[in-house]
Amino acid sequence: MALLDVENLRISFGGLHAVDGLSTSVRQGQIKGIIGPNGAGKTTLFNAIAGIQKLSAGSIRLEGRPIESLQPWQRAGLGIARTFQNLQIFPELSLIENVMIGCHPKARAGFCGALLGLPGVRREERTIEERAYAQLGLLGMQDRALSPAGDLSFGESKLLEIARALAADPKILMLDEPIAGVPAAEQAPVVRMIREINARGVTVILVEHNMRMVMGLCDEILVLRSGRFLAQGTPREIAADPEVIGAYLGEEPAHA
Ligand SMILES: Nc1ncnc2c1ncn2[C@@H]1O[C@H](COP(=O)(O)OP(=O)(O)OP(=O)(O)O)[C@@H](O)[C@H]1O
Repeated sequence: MALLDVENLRISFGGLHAVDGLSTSVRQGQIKGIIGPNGAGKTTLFNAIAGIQKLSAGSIRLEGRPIESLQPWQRAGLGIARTFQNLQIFPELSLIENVMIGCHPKARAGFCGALLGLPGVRREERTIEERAYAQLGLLGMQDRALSPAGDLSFGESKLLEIARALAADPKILMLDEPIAGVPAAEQAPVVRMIREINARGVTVILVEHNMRMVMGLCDEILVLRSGRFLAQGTPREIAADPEVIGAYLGEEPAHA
């Protein structure tokens, strides 16, 4: 059984089918890339899996369980985490606070317990803090835990955002253009971190325009064109597919 199954997915905005009858699946342990020209439907597909985009038709299953009617926070609780195309960190909060925000999908303490400062709540807060420190350790940033996130470079901020998504202990981590806008010299640590996360057992799905990164990192690539399935295969298969070359690789991506 696949970890994630997308079947006959359709998402329409008025008359435009941004995703049009798409089926694909993601196996446990994969790093799966999703590529396609601008407007191909990649972000819409991501949003649908994360629950921020309503489906017009089709189904999405996580470990065989239909999730399309669940809210985003419920999907996060089941193990789906994501980052966004635009950086979503809080510059005025410290690094550790930014990561701790990501731990909360798994937190059990209710509002009243937190308000009353019950011992169970304080214990949980400590556990969350320890988990957040461990994530910062993965970035080698533990010694800067209390610095404001606004002090980080753009590449470091991207890493912090990934660490926060990871703090929820997800089964699937979805990364929307993780190196977009990151200077070339800062890209390698992001790629290293994605490999490390995957080596720890987290399945990764990523959208990225940087073809060198996608080809070097992913074990399977899904190619979309105009919301439709164009091809799927290993990087080698995709690079040799004449339809893909015609539709995508032959063109210079607009913001690679
Ligand atoms: N909320 C929306 N309302 C109307 N149209 C939308 C909406 N979101 C996306 N679209 C349209 O759906 C299509 C797919 O957009 P989407 O952002 O998913 O593409 P993409 O492959 O992620 O593109 P890019 O590589 O440029 O980020 C585009 O034609 C886009 O204009």
